[in-house]
Order: sequence, then C-alpha cells, then structure tokens
Amino acid sequence: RRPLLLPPGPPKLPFIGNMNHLLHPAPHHVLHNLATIYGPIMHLKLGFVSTIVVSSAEAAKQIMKTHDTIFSNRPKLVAPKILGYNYTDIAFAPYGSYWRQLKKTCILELSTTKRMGSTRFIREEEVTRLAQSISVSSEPINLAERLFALNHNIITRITFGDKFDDELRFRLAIREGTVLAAGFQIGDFFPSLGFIAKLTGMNARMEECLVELSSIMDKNIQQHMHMEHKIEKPQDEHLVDVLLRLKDNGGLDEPLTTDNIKSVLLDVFTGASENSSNIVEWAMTEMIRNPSMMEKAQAEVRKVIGEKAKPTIQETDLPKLHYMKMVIKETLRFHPPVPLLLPRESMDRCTINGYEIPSKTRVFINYWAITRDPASWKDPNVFDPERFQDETKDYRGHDFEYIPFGAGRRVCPGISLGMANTELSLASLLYHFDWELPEGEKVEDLDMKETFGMTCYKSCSLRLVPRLRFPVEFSMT
Ligand code: HEM
Repeated sequence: RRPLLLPPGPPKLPFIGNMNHLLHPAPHHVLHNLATIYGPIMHLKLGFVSTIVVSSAEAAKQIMKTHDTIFSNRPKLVAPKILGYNYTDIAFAPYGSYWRQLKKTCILELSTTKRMGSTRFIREEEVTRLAQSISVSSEPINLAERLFALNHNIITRITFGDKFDDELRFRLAIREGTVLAAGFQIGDFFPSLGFIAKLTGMNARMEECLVELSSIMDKNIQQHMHMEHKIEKPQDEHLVDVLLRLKDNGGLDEPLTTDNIKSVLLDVFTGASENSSNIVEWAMTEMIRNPSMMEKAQAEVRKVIGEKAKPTIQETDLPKLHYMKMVIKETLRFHPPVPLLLPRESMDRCTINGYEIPSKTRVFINYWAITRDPASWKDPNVFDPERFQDETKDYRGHDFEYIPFGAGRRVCPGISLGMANTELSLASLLYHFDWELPEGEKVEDLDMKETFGMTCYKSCSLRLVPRLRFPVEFSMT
C-alpha cells in the first residue's frame, strides 16, 4: 500500500507526537504560528490522534461547506462523556437524528423571531436589574462575574420560567463545570488508554460536579413535571416543559430520558452564560484602552435613549446603535470567545486540496488564525471597529472569514439569543455609567492575556469603577 498523502506538519515526537505544541495557555496562537510554516491545512499527531488544523477561510469552507456532511461529527472527548451524560447533549451528540431533532427543538424554543419577542421582557428586566445593582456601588466591580450572573439569570428564566431557589449554588456548579471541561484533557489524546484520563483526577472532579448539577436540575425539573398539566397554552411552555412533553409523548425518533433533558439544558446554560459575558468584557476592555471609542459608543447610546420619553434601554433601540454593534462585531473578530470552534471528526475519507484525510481524523478550525490572516482582513492585528463601517461580512456562517459562531450543520443554535444578550447588556453599561480604572491602575498596565478554556476568556478579570451618569428606572414590562 502507498502511504497516505497527508497535509504537511511539524516533526512528531515518539508517543506524544506534537502534543508539546499544545502546552501553552493560548494554543490557538501556537497553532497559528505553526500554520505560517506548514500552511492552512496542517497535520498533527496529538498523542495517538491524527488531527488536521485548518487556518484559512478557504480551507474552513472546504470543511464546513463542501464536505460538511463528512465533518459533521464530533470526537468522543472525556469532558462531554461525563458532563454531557455520555454524549447526549447537542454539542457532542453524534451526527444523526437524535442530534438533529434536539437542535431543532432548541432553535424553535429559544431563537426564532417569535420566541425572541416573547422573551424580550426577561432580558430587559434582568439587564435593568444589573444596572441597578451596579448603580449603588462606587467600588471597583468585577465585570466578568456580574455579566456571567446576568446571562445565567436570563437563560434560567427563559428555559425554566423562573430563577431557581438555589440559584447561586447552580451558577457556581455551572462555572465549575465549564472550568473543568476547559481546554485540552490529556485523556482526549490517548483514547485507547482509558486509565490516563483517570490518572489526572479530572474525571473524579467532573463526576462530583455532575452530581451537584444533576441534583439541582432534578429538583427543578420535578417541579415542572407537576406543573405540566396546568400549562394550557403552548406559548406558556418553557424549554424544559417542551422537552418533558417530548419525553412523555415519545415525540422523537428515540425515547428521551431525564438525563438527556439535563444534558441538553447544560449545553444551553453553558452556551448562554459564558460567551456573551466574555464578549462584553473584552469590548469594555478595548474601549477603556481606547477612550475615543468609549466616548463615541456612549454618545450614540445616550443620544438614542435621550430622545425617548422614557429613558430606559429596550431591545427596539438596538438597531439604532450602529457604532456599538461595530464594536461588538470587531470584538467577535479580535477576541473570539471560541477561537478553535468546537472540534469535529471526519466520518469518511475525503480529499482536500490534494491531501488525503482519512476517516476518524480530528479537525480543529483555527478561527483565531483566520481573523489574523491578511488575505481576509486588512491590518488584522489592530482592533478597529470602523472596519465594519463598509464591511458586509456576516457572522451567521455564510462568510468563512468571519465565523465566530461556526458554520454548516454544526453552527451555533444560539446566535440570536447570544447577540441580544450581548448588545443589550453592553448598551446598558454604556448608557448608565462612565467607567474608570481603579485608583492607581493605568491603561498601559491592563493585562490582555487570554486563557484558553471551553471558551477563551480574559485571564485577569476586568475590574472597573462605575460612575453613575443616568439613573436606572426600573419598570416591569
Ligand atoms: C454569543 C455568544 C455565542 C458564541 C460566540 C457561540 C459560539 C459557538 C461556536 C463557535 C460553536 C461551534 C460551532 C461549530 O462547531 O461550527 C457553538 C456551538 C453551540 N452553541 Fe454557541 N455560541 C454562543 C451562544 C450560544 C447560546 C446563547 C446557546 C444556547 C442557547 C449556544 C448553544 C450552542 C450549542 C448547543 C452548540 C452546539 C451545536 C452543534 O454541535 O450542533 N450558544 N457556539
């Protein structure tokens, strides 16, 4: 047999292959540097796993459009086996009818224009509550923490109708789960040596975390089981009620269990809580570093709100905030929350740019590298919202230079919800407050390092002092 014509890649060490390159707090940077040597389709051997890393828009298109069906599977990683109840969530479910039907259910229940309209009041109330809680503080606040709590509250109310009694306990457990599942686990690269994953002790910690998450969800799901018969109109159902109905009526091709429901809910909680807060934190960081951007964004939102009879932020104001949207778009380019997207695995062999990709190859799409590619972006290393003035690139997965939510069959199902949470919370922070660094801290000293995790977040949380400019009026809609 002739050897496969694999893409080029760095020399492989015995046993660990190229794993040495991943031992870095920001592996997407290292993979980007390697791609400048080996090209936009690169082959790595990570432990025992044959992997390709894609680093250009053109190559990403080949994976996510031309050969999307072949690459629509996910690898069987350690974290989603435990925290995703044996790959029965959406993000790591094998490609097939179970995944398709649950993803469709989530989109229908969370992200359609109709659902976005019926859940708008929740986002507006929670964002106003956040502004109110900040307005009584003159101490530096940890923005990342506040924003995570905000997004967590929003998604709990959207999926369950109300916050949990043990809200804080649940939020901390979700946080713990995202930290444990973060980054690369050694066991993911030696799948046939199960003991390696156990050696690190991570499995035991994830199992412990799951017990905590599961018990809180069980309690709240039980309450909904008892409420079910009281729901008269379909529009009064929440995601958890819809999933319970599908479980009871056998509405899917395969029977749905309570564990399946919990795994889907965990995906939704993690997807909604972390990403939007990361985007707003980075956007605020960039604007603190560039006061003229902050002033421009504040002037815009204050003008729009100032022209209204009742000075409160509503989602209907968002389409008028052109500059703020440009700041968010640039943040999705410059600080993508999921820089390597989620890994994929080929289900069949195929040929890309003349290279042979065997079945069961793991694929990382280095979106971060694509955002730094001068062939796709002018002055890619500069944070410049103005580039979106005439830029028509769309983030919903149609332009492969700009895929912060992924693309193809595995694209993120929470784009509308995630963007609404992001835009509304940023608009509120900009409208109500002026922001300063804590006394003694200088803009030049701001730590801009990233930590690669399940999402990529600012290593050192942004702490800012709020100065109230416009009082917060709380009115329940
Ligand atoms: C604003 C912030 C968000 C960003 C930047 C983001 C980003 C992403 C990315 C990059 C992927 C992988 C796509 C791929 O592999 O091609 C993804 C998948 C996913 N996201 Fe999001 N997401 C966000 C918000 C949300 C929200 C609000 C939810 C829940 C309602 C959510 C739920 C999911 C799920 C379930 C998947 C897996 C989809 C699949 O495998 O078919 N995300 N997201």
